[in-house]
Amino acid sequence: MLELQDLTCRFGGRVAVDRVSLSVPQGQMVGIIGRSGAGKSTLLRMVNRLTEPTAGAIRHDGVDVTALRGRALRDWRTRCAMIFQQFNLIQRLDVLTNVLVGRLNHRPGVVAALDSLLLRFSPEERAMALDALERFDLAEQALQRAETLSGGQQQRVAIARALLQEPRLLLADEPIASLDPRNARVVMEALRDVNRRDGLTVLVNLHHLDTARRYCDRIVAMAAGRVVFDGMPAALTAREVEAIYGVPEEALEAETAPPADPAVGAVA
Ligand SMILES: Nc1ncnc2c1ncn2[C@@H]1O[C@H](COP(=O)(O)OP(=O)(O)OP(=O)(O)O)[C@@H](O)[C@H]1O
Repeated sequence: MLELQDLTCRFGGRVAVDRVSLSVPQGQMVGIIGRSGAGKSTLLRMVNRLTEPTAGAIRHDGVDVTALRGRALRDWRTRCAMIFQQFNLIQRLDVLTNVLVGRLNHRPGVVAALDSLLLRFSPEERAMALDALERFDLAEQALQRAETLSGGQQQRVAIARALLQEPRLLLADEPIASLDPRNARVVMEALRDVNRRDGLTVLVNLHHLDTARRYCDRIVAMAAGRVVFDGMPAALTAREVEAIYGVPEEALEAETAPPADPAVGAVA
């Protein structure tokens, strides 16, 4: 169980996340929606402590995540993998090595630093990485440079890399915002698959409400840092969206969608 209690983040005078409390059972897939600037990314980044909370608490299976330091904090970040809108792969490295990077967190600091410099991995780790790639239909691309892949393929490589961390949670910050609809579907299916088959808790920031409704068990809507809706997808009707945000659903989505980037997201 992941528990956020009155979680707050301020940047100077601006409150990005304002006393958010949520309990997320292990294995739930939660879609987080809201306008640009509502605090969705900050919320996810606080969960794995990329951004430090100003106040409040994060607990996971009874462990006070907000208090973790040093090695314990690195271990938490390993258990709590994150993927990003822009995939964050090492473009000039091959796909297999990119996936193997997910293993580096499993080693003590100095060994990890040395191994990451030399990119040394065991046969078992290579087999794990190949299995993960096969699962997402990418085994054939294993030796290609990451930069030669489409956006949808790159995001699936990022999910495979995350899986090599053997996490309990997957945080996905607008993972499909740069993808065309077909690639977006493939990536959402991959997230749903790791949620269902591996039992990972998935927290995913999305701006298409229908995507959230289709794939998530639960939807949390944010506005100005606060949770303004938390419930089953079926309860977030178009009427409810308009009542919460004061604009029709399409207008909200148009506001939150990033500008289209024709350079990324070619069909896989
Ligand atoms: N590092 C930072 N320093 C200062 N202000 C920040 C920082 N990160 C976020 N903010 C501010 O915090 C608020 C919430 O931002 P956040 O990125 O969490 O929102 P979001 O809902 O994810 O938006 P988007 O959908 O545009 O990514 C915004 O007002 C933003 O400008």
